[in-house]
Amino acid sequence: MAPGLTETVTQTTDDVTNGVSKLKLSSEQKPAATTEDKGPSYPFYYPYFDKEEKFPPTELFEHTDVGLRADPKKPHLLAEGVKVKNFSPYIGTELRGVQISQLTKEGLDELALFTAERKLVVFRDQDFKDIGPDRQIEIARHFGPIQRHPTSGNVKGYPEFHVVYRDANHNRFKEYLGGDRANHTSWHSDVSYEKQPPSTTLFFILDQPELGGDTIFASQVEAYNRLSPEFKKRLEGLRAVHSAVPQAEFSRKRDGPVRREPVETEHPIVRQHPVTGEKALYINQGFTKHVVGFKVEESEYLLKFLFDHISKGADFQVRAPYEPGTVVVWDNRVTVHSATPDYANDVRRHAVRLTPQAEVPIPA
Ligand SMILES: O=C(O)CCC(=O)C(=O)O
Ligand SMILES: [Fe+2]
Repeated sequence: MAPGLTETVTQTTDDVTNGVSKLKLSSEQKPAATTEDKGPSYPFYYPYFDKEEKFPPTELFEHTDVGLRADPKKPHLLAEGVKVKNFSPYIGTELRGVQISQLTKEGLDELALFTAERKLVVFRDQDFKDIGPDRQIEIARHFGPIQRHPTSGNVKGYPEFHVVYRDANHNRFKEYLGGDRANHTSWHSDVSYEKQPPSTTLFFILDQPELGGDTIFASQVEAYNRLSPEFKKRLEGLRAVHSAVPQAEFSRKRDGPVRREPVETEHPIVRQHPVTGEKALYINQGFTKHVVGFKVEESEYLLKFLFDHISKGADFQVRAPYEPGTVVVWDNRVTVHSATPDYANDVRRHAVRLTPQAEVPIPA
């Protein structure tokens, strides 16, 4: 038995190769503090796995992006005194001096628009982690109904939370990715297998390593823009299959939950953002399996090129580094991201995601 825990711990993944530890713990069991380790700072958000928890199949819903009604000047979000630092021309902005928890409806509309424009926004010094689950969910729900993850750790009574957790005793990378990989980068867009995949996604850190553990992001708009007009023409009208099956199989194998039967969904390979009108690649290594209508080799060839193009595009990628109180917001429709497990094995990292769903992808 691992010290500090009351039962064996095994691992699973979220987003296929990128997720949280799965704990074979009953709902009542919690990590026990040891003398050296006081346990997670926010035990309420310790990942919870209940194999009996079941969700019905997802139903389509009407969705209008709140960014459409936002004031383009963003007077509530970018009020006087707010410090704005862009990470790169294409993606990523850091904001200091504005509290997400204090934003009005207008401010949250502006946040959706700003995130769509900048793709990734890193909010510093937030009280978000301390405002309680109901208020956190209420804020995220402003952007759309929150996805309840079929396999990853959630919070007891709050399936809206998706928990990312690692500590000395739970290292998913050791077990899942093992020693067979030379790096642990796993680009993906969250739960892209959903018929209505997520948009303005909130990710707040609770415990972080002193150094390392950044999340890396790439702009799928710029990845698309870099392609030649001829190549863009070839992509026009193509669709690809996004699958939840490997994730569900992996969880089943580990005796983890499969709260909803896995779905496979076709999405356009190039989608258009409903607010900015920008076109973006919408394929990702985590979930995109096959180009519809292509033979196996053709599909592999095309997807390999696109995945390579995105993963090698350091000139349209950035890192989001964490500090206590950081909340990262990304537009999941126009970005891919990956965890960076570069910190020591005995270091705790704990974060929580709220994942509002949006429109059925609009073909570009
Ligand atoms: O842990 C990270 O940095 C990212 C985790 C992730 O991909 C997610 O929660 O969507
Ligand atoms: Fe993710």
